[in-house]
Amino acid sequence: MREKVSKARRWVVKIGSALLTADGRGLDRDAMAVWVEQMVALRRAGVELVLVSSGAVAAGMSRLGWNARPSTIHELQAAAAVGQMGLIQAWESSFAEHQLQTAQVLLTHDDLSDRKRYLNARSTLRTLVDLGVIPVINENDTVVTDEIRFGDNDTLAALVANLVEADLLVILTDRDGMFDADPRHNPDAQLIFEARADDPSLDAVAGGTGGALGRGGMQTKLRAARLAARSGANTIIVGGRIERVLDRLKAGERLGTLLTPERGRHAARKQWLAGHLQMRGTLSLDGGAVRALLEQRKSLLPVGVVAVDGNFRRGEMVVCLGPDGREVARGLVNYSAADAQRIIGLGTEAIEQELGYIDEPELVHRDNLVLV
Ligand SMILES: Nc1ncnc2c1ncn2[C@@H]1O[C@H](COP(=O)(O)OP(=O)(O)O)[C@@H](O)[C@H]1O
Ligand SMILES: N[C@@H](CCC(=O)OP(=O)(O)O)C(=O)O
Repeated sequence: MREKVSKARRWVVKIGSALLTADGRGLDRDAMAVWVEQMVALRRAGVELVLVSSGAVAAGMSRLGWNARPSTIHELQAAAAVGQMGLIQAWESSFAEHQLQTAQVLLTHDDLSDRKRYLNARSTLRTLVDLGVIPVINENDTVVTDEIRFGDNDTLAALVANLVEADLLVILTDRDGMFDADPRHNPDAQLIFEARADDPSLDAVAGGTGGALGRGGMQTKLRAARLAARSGANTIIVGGRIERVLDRLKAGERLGTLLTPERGRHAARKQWLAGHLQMRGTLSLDGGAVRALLEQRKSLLPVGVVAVDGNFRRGEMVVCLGPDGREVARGLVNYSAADAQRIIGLGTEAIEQELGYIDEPELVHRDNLVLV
């Protein structure tokens, strides 16, 4: 029984081109319907779900009547733009059969390294998930080219797992998992059931690149698992064609390869925030706010803040100090220093009146807060 998987509450499911496109003959809608059924069941079992779907280039190739993957980047981008329409339509209509709404979200790696965009993307995804909508994410191939050149949505999926603080990243692919040698060339290759994501011996086994449609191979999946581990997520690399694969993972069955983070979720998250972001300012809290954070694990509301220092923007990291001047927490702030200055001491209902808008009622959401 794999409790790390069966108990995971927030999943990012990534489906690669190799699986989605029935080996190049357009989108495999039947297979998509089967995954959708399982994702609907996960959702109904209370799992929060974000889908990262590749397949735009492959779907576009088929719509444009191209048999071979184009070699120029601009043709790949054009194919992705055409194919993304079909891809999103297919997901939308399939989820709609189960009365679930979908949303298209196109992201780039740069979006996720810019603090402000990071927080904006995070808020949007969180809102969509709270509304019961399934976000369907792909790379925005019109404005970036590295990813379609390398065919690597695995990294994007890992960054999304960091973004939404997923407990689990499930990478569905065309093999049953990660083998101890590339199974295309080694018929005796054995499936690796479990390893630590940072295990250096995995580099050698994930050496080869991918198939004709997807391109990243196991290397990018291993890298993705390591990235996901930074925010404490477990990663499963598993065969998307295995019967009822998602249902069975949820039931705790030992399928595919489980790659675990080297440290616990909280410790990983804390180190990630600390290493990922520079501290840009401080918020001084009153005693009540400190208690709310430390004892009740609540978000920080403006009402409990007595002073703002520094010149931070929305999305940057601030340190929270107690009345004795000692650090109690650090986290990503939802308002710029100037706006924070205006709303400290105010109740939630007064924020909009003061600023003319409201981003979030919290100054720092508890998901973005690491207690010291
Ligand atoms: N150690 C390994 N274990 C399993 N598959 C491997 C390994 N090394 C390379 N591969 C190759 O990686 C391919 C999957 O990667 P890729 O084609 O990028 O898929 P996707 O489109 O699902 O991301 C497999 O078909 C397999 O041939
Ligand atoms: N974003 C592009 C390329 C991504 C891609 O090929 O990734 P993958 O198949 O997951 O390794 C697409 O949707 O076709």
